[in-house]
Amino acid sequence: MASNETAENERELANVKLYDRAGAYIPRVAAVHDLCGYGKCSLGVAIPVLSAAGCDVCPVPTGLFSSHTAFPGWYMHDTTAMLRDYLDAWRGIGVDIDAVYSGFLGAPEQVDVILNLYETYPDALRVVDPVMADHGKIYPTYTPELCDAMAHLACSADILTPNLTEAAIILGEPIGESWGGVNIDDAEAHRMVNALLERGAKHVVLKGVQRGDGVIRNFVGGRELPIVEVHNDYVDYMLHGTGDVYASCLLAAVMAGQGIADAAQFAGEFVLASMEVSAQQPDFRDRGVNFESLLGRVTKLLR
Ligand SMILES: Nc1ncnc2c1ncn2[C@@H]1O[C@H](COP(=O)(O)OP(=O)(O)O)[C@@H](O)[C@H]1O
Ligand SMILES: Cc1ncc(COP(=O)(O)O)c(C=O)c1O
Repeated sequence: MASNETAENERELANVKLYDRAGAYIPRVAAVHDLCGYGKCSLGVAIPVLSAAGCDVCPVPTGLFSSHTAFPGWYMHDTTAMLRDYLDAWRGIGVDIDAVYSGFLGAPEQVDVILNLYETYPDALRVVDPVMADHGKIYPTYTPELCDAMAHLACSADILTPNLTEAAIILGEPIGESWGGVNIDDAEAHRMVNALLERGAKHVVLKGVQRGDGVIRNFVGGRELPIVEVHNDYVDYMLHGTGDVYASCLLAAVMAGQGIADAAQFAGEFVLASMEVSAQQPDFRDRGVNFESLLGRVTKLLR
């Protein structure tokens, strides 16, 4: 468990007025992600996880997919054209928002929509999971323009949660060839976290550092926070949707009052437990990450 959380870091996150709610206040999170009909990820993960943490989750769908894009023949409906009217209608009825949590985007213009949300809700916590790529490969719907726009958005995040490939894209650096497996050392992880902080992100959780030693490491840093490593046991298979489970659990823990490093530890352990439960299911690689039976752990964050 990370031990060197600083009071300063707690104060910085506490700016968003959520953390003395003692279970009574129901924070409202705008969840700006796609909706997948099949293959658990994105809104299909963010809504149950954050709801289990006592949040009111308001979806802003960035696309409608038949399945996530790892399945062949997926169909996508781009929702960009409706988003401004959709959010104007929220303004019209005085919806207030405590956190803007974005993930998979459908088009570069959607970044402007999110920046607009930041302007409308200046006190809201800005959480950017810069979903673009994994294991050295960019997702098929991500054009260079969309990657550039995501990199721009990343600079405004209060909490930014890239994997190594996404961090390289944001930093305009080459993608490492071995990033599907054993990858970077501490010095390189610290360099990347610091470079992302210098670009403007207030807190960074750099995910998925592997050394072939049975654990998977995440590096957590903040402008006022020394970089700490948190890790969890590694299981030797991958499932789609775990990145969304991770970011949603991290935010759930932050909304429940945890500091960023403790929240990162909670999220990693939750993903690991979900992956272990998933592996008991038939066809688990296709069915995706199974987290539903573990949601009680998220609710316990509130006690
Ligand atoms: N195979 C695994 N074994 C254990 N933990 C994992 C594994 N894959 C992912 N995790 C946990 O989930 C976090 C997010 O990883 P991942 O799901 O690969 O994110 P992304 O999809 O954004 O690359 C990791 O940093 C780690 O804590
Ligand atoms: C449509 C869609 N949304 C979200 C994701 C993110 O999945 P993950 O949580 O594995 O990063 C993907 C990845 O394939 C996807 O295709």
